Amino acid sequence: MKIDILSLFPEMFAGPLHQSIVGKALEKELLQVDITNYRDFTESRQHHVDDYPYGGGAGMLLQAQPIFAALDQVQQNSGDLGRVILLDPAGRQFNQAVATELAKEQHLTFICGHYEGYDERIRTQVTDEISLGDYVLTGGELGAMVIIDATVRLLPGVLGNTASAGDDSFSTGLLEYPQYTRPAVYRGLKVPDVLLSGNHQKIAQWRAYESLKRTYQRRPDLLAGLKLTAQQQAWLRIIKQQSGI
Ligand SMILES: Nc1nonc1C(=O)NC1CCNCC1
Repeated sequence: MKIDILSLFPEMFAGPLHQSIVGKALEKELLQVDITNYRDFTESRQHHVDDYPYGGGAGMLLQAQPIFAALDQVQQNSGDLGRVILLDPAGRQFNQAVATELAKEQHLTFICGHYEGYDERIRTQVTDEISLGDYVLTGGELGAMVIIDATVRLLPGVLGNTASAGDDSFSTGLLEYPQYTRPAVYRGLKVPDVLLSGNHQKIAQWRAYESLKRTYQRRPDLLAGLKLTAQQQAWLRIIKQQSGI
C-alpha cells in the first residue's frame, strides 16, 4: 500500500509511523509513506496557506490553491491519488468497517487540515470525508495516524503469524472475549478453568459466549446491526435473564 499525506507538520508522523507494527510494515516494504508539506506549494509570498473567510466570521480557512497544487504533485509523482481522504468532523465516522474497506486499497492520500476549516472547493478533490469522532482536534494529523494505524495492521503480512485481526473487537461485529496469560493464578485471581482445559471446542464456545455477553453489557448498540445465530440468540436470552432483564 502507498500512503501520501498532505500536512503542515510532517514531523508529527516521525514517531507513530516508524514504531511498532506500522514501522515493521515500512521495513518489510508492505507500506510506503510519502509526506508532502503543502506550505511548499503556496503561491503566497508570505508562505501563507490560510486566509479570512468571505462573508466574515471567526477563524481562518485553509485555502484551496496549496492543496490543489500539492495534490497535482502527488498525482505527478505517483501516477494517481487513490482514495483521497479529507479529515473532517463532518465526515463519515471512522470505525473498523471503514478500516477494512480502506485496507483493500492500493493508494490512500490524506489531507490534514488546520485552522477553522477548509475552503469548500477542496472537497471537490476528495473521494472520502472521514471523522474520528464528535470532537474538535487542532489538526487532521492525529486522525490520519489513527486511520493509518487501524488500516495498515489489516494488510496481509503485517500482523505476522502470531497475531490475527480476525478475532479483534469489531472484526466479528462483537467485542473481543476476555483474554488471560500466565500465570494461572495471580494474587488470588484465577484464569477460568475452561481456558486451562485444552478442550478447544469448549474454549471456542466459552469465547463466543463471553464475546456476546461483553457486547451486550458494554455495547448493546452493536447487536442491533447483527444477524445472530440460533445459538447466539439462545445465549442472549440466558445473558438477559442473568442480567435481571
Ligand atoms: N474530529 C475530527 N475528525 O477528523 N478531523 C477532525 C477535526 O476535529 N479536525 C479539526 C477541525 C477544526 N480544524 C482543525 C482540524
